[in-house]
Amino acid sequence: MSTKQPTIIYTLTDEAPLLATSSFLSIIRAFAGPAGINIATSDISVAARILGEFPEFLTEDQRVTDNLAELGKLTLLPDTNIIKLPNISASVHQLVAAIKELQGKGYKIPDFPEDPKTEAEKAVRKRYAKCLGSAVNPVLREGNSDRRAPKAVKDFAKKNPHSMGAWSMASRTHVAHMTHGDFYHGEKSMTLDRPRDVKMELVTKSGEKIVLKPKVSLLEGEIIDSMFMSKKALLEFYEEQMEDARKTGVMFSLHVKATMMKVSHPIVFGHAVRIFYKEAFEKHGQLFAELGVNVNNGLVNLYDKLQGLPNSQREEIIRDLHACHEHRPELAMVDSAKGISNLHAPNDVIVDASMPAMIRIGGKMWGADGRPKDTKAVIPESTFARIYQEIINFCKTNGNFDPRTMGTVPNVGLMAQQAEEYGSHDKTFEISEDGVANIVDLATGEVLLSQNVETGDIWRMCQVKDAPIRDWVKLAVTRARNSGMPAVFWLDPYRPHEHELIQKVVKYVKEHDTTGLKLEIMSQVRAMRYTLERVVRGLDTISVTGNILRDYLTDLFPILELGTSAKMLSIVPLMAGGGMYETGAGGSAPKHVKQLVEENHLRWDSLGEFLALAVSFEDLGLKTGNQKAKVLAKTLDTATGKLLDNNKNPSPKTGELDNRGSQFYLAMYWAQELAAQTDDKELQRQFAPLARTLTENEKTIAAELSAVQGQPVDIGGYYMPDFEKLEAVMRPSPTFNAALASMKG
Ligand SMILES: NC(=O)C1=CN([C@@H]2O[C@H](COP(=O)(O)OP(=O)(O)OC[C@H]3O[C@@H](n4cnc5c(N)ncnc54)[C@H](OP(=O)(O)O)[C@@H]3O)[C@@H](O)[C@H]2O)C=CC1
Ligand SMILES: O=C(O)CCC(=O)C(=O)O
Ligand SMILES: [Mg+2]
Repeated sequence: MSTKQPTIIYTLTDEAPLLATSSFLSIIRAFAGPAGINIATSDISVAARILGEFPEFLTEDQRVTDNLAELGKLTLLPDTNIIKLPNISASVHQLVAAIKELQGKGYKIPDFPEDPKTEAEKAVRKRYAKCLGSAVNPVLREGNSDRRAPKAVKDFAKKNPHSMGAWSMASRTHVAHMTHGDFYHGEKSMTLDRPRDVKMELVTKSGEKIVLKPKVSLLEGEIIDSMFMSKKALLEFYEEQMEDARKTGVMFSLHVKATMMKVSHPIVFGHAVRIFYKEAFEKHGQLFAELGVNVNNGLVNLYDKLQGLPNSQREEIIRDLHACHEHRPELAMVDSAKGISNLHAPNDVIVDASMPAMIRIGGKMWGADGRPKDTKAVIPESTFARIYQEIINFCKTNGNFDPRTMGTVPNVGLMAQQAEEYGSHDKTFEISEDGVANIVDLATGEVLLSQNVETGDIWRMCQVKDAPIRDWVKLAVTRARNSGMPAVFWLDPYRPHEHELIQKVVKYVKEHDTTGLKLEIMSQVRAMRYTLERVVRGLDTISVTGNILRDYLTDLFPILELGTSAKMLSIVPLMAGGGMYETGAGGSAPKHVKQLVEENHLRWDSLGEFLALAVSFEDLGLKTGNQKAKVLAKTLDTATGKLLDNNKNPSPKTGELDNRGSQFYLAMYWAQELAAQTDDKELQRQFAPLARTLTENEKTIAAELSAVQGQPVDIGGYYMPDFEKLEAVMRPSPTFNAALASMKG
């Protein structure tokens, strides 16, 4: 057993989860302290990551360490225990806003060079790129993913069903994806026969060799893929789909994952904006180029750049942009009241959350008039888009799902070590010239995979190492065994990558005793159909998927089953032996911050944190032999069950119980459980007074927490709030604060 004080590392992130953390930390510490468990924090917010990247621009006392890199190293150690909350995966627009806020606070970091020209600017741009998009999760996810709805949560949802919209057979909502020229179309894949170092190179028509990636070191047994998206095919596809939507009078919406696919999807997004506003871009293209407009960062980038123009010129351009709408379909809106459309910013509509939200409400998105309408959901890449059409077909035929009776679909996802597409951004390139894109063995010159590409095509290489695949298969078998549910590997034998994967699944499944288990391999569309047929009958089915479907399905099913993916248990058993506990499967809910600042009500549900904390304590107890940690875990689980039974989740409505109230009730139930248990007499004695104080003062504390609501508050910043102000806002009950403080002694 380690002599070090057992430690749980709790991440400090952004937006709503950070707000919730500023009050929850004091609760966790009050409970963990008596068990001798240290709660350390690690600030991996986008603000901290920016500051960590530019120490030489900061004064001595402004400097912060590169926490993300440190935390990444810890995931490779066996006794690591991390609770990871969702963080912002920043768009350029968000990054620029964060930089401005930090500069305004006296941090003299450089501006973000959007269009770098000099070598110095290019170097700064490269460093900022490390803070863009999904920059945190891939570093920490040194394990595969186990996401599921715990029984208590599923039972709660059955008893307290959330609202679901009605699906009509006459709904015109559908998915549009490319049928040729997309990544699926010409994919090539291979399994490495031995370790090799390779380069990625473009051989142009004139015979010039342009090295795009000088070296990628590959291990024996690793699967690599080469795939590209044709720019020509993508532009034709957009034109066709926009025209089809216009003619048939259905709304147009675009769903991408510009956060995780941070190189390819902004490009895919930018093309949609340029096609939609084609005439305006033809007319003003030269000026836009001079202004450095880059709509890969959304229409917002164009509007920002127009700010510097004389009024008359700006107005003419805006008129020309508006004129484009006359012969284009209606656009789905992100914020109808403010006129913010689906093409405003690539990160406003993120496919994993946006498609389930649409399906949940009966296949609608919001129009410019604020009304829900049928939509053409454009998901250019066909590889996984087809699963959404399948579920839409199902809903049109069978109506929407019923949370009271539907089965559950947990997921075992292949994620470790930057698996598959989600790890490909450093190997993704926009092709500068027609030619042949090759992956070449550096030692032998052998061309391993080759693609004919054209200017503007997006070419990428994906990797997945053998050890994560083997671990993923083991996790799937273990989950199937422990849950008694059938497990379906969603793998398409016609897709070269998955064909390779299937060979390994077949091989590694044999390493386990699978007697009595139902394990199947099905292509995605069939797997979806099979799973849904079971779901409506109240039957449970584990989905075992690659990295993208892990992401998509762990929002899709929880949103349908539980109303939100925030209520998921999300475990990452680290391959080195440690554990990372993600809180839910959703993101950082930006609009919750707005509500807090304007009305002092935080609707964020910390259930994901409560669930993660319990498994974190349990794991720590098992690994360090700390019996008190096990008692904390058991009592916390019971307290969470009680919280659900008594309906003490936060309400979205200002004036009703919010996140702070919900956290208080958790603390009260938890203290009561600890005071009632007899497994650990010392803890029982230590928590009895707290249980008494909280129980006796329940009404006072609830009143103190609710009295503050309804007024605007100042938290001293968005990306880097002032922690003292934040604490004052998030911990407004003197009675509760005093009770927690009494646990320190
Ligand atoms: N693990 C991670 O680090 C992840 C990070 N992200 C990042 O989060 C940001 C926002 O992503 P987005 O796609 O909008 O998805 P979100 O999951 O943040 O938000 C979608 C909606 O889900 C609901 N929701 C999510 N979590 C909670 C919660 N704990 N309590 C109550 N409601 C919740 C809210 O709905 P309602 O309106 O009903 O309140 C919210 O508006 C992006 O920067 C994205 O990159 C996204 C996914 C995972
Ligand atoms: O890292 C991100 O940007 C989002 C992660 C995500 O959506 C997920 O893992 O479910
Ligand atoms: Mg997700």
